[in-house]
Amino acid sequence: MAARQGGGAHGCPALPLANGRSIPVLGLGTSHQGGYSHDAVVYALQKCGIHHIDTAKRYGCESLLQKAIKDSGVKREDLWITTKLWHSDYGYENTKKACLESCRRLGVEYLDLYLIHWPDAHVSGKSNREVRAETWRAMEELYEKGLCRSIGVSNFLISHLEQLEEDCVVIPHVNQVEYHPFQRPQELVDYCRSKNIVFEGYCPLAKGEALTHPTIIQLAKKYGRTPAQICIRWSIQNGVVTIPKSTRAERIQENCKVFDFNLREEDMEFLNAMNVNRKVIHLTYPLWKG
Ligand SMILES: NC(=O)C1=CN([C@@H]2O[C@H](COP(=O)(O)OP(=O)(O)OC[C@H]3O[C@@H](n4cnc5c(N)ncnc54)[C@H](OP(=O)(O)O)[C@@H]3O)[C@@H](O)[C@H]2O)C=CC1
Ligand SMILES: O=C1CO[C@H](CO)[C@@H](O)[C@@H]1O
Repeated sequence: MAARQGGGAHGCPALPLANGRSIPVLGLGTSHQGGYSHDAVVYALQKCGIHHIDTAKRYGCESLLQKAIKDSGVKREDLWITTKLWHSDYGYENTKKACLESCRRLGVEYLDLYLIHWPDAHVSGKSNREVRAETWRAMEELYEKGLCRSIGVSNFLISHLEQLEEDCVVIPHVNQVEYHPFQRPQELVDYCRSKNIVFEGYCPLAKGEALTHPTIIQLAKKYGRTPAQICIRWSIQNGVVTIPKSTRAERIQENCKVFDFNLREEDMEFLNAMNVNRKVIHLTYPLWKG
């Protein structure tokens, strides 16, 4: 899947979704881990032309983002806003309510992308599959009504996607999953592609851990780039939407300067071979079942 110019805000390449929309390949992460910086978000929007924001109810910054978006002066139609549904809101009615609440906190009338954050539901008396299906039916309704212009999932394995396809109508437009040089789930990437689901990668810098790896440092020197730029460019060249987070303006600027160079095929292969299936996101409750 090749990134193409034109679909994204301000010239950032974008990947086409199954519904005819296009998602900018580079966004700004806003996870609560490591804190939130108003100035950094405004800087990303205003000065770097990053018009894709990835957030979640769980991150607790949707209202803060409303202020940052307003202060940036960037128009709603030039933005791509993704937020996510936390498991405490799963289920048909709760999902619709949670979406409206996220829109209210963000100060927007629609979301560009709404994701089910994790496959596990934690609802007693119901299977995870059942809750995911009910939740997804509400997501489909939000999509049909235009409140969510695209809908998707996050942290879903192939088995979860297969079940959803059996249980529901709309195939998720996006699956957002951990993706960096130590964690490259190629089977899942290939499955998503076969179903026309855009693969979005989170933690592209492995939370900063990838930046001190000798191979990445060596490649950064070779290209006269920084380790972060190598990781981000690698994701993008692999056709993966990527959402690095930084609370520092100079790093945000660095992270978005990735469209003026190409990693050679042999170096892509070298980076691809670094995969050791090592995740940096570990949750404290059981996941991946059902
Ligand atoms: N769907 C899901 O379940 C999940 C989604 N996400 C999403 O993905 C986003 C990205 O993942 P995240 O966990 O933030 O991790 P990242 O891999 O983006 O790494 C962020 C860390 O790297 C540092 N950093 C950023 N840029 C640079 C740079 N150029 N040089 C050196 N250090 C740098 C940041 O520190 P500093 O701020 O000090 O610059 C921060 O500590 C999240 O913010 C969130 O939006 C993340 C986890 C799970
Ligand atoms: O998006 C995320 C960021 O961090 C959270 C942990 O507190 C995760 O649950 C989550 O997947």
